[in-house]
Amino acid sequence: MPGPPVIIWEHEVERLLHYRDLIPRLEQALGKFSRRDSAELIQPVRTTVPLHRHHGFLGLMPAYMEKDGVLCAKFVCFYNREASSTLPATQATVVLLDPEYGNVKAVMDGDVITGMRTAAASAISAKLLMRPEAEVLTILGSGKQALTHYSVFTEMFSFKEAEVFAELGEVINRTKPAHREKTTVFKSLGMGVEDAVSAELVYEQWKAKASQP
Ligand SMILES: NC(=O)C1=CN([C@@H]2O[C@H](COP(=O)(O)OP(=O)(O)OC[C@H]3O[C@@H](n4cnc5c(N)ncnc54)[C@H](OP(=O)(O)O)[C@@H]3O)[C@@H](O)[C@H]2O)C=CC1
Ligand SMILES: O=C(O)C1=NCCCC1
Repeated sequence: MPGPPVIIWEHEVERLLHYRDLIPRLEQALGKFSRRDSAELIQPVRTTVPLHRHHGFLGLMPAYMEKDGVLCAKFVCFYNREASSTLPATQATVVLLDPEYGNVKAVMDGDVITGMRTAAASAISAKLLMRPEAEVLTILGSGKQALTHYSVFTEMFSFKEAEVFAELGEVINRTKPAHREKTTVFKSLGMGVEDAVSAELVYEQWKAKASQP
């Protein structure tokens, strides 16, 4: 019989998850996603429940990689906060399951995973699409995602300069114009597979550490 789930929280996820391991795994998984082969990967569109009273949403993001035996779901609440708010913009929890038994193997803090997998996916796309002569890293926003993007981009590439435009909230609220000439805006699709790959890596590392004498 499978045992109870392990709980792996923020500091341990931070200790166990590294861009050097995550990037090659994520690159492979994104390739599988692009090939649209449901025998490899099933990722339904994110289900969202509006939290009207709190100006937010609950998003449910499941993903299943049959050949790799990875079954995962992320619960993420995200909000449109007031400028003065000290509450978090997003809060996530990731659940890793055994696809055969159906039991939960691990419950993990999803904030570190969200930050790192989002930044790692951006860095992978930059690796493939960035102009070779690019010298300046430009980041719009100065919150958690800005920080993880700064970390992975400066780890993977050597830019001459980095510039940060902190006014993400004002741009979203349309009270300030975006740096249009420097910005490409993408809609978020809810890439549950990115969380699944990250959670599996964290779990593997956790098991490896737990089995050490
Ligand atoms: N595509 C994806 O997979 C993901 C997308 N996201 C999205 O990325 C964005 C940033 O997330 P994250 O970095 O975690 O959030 P943080 O809360 O860490 O940072 C948000 C930034 O926006 C500013 N801000 C927020 N609201 C306002 C406002 N009303 N007026 C002015 N400034 C504001 C904050 O400024 P200050 O510091 O001054 O408060 C801060 O610089 C969010 O929109 C989030 O939903 C997040 C995770 C994954
Ligand atoms: O994909 C995610 O994870 C998120 N997308 C939108 C904002 C919150 C997190």
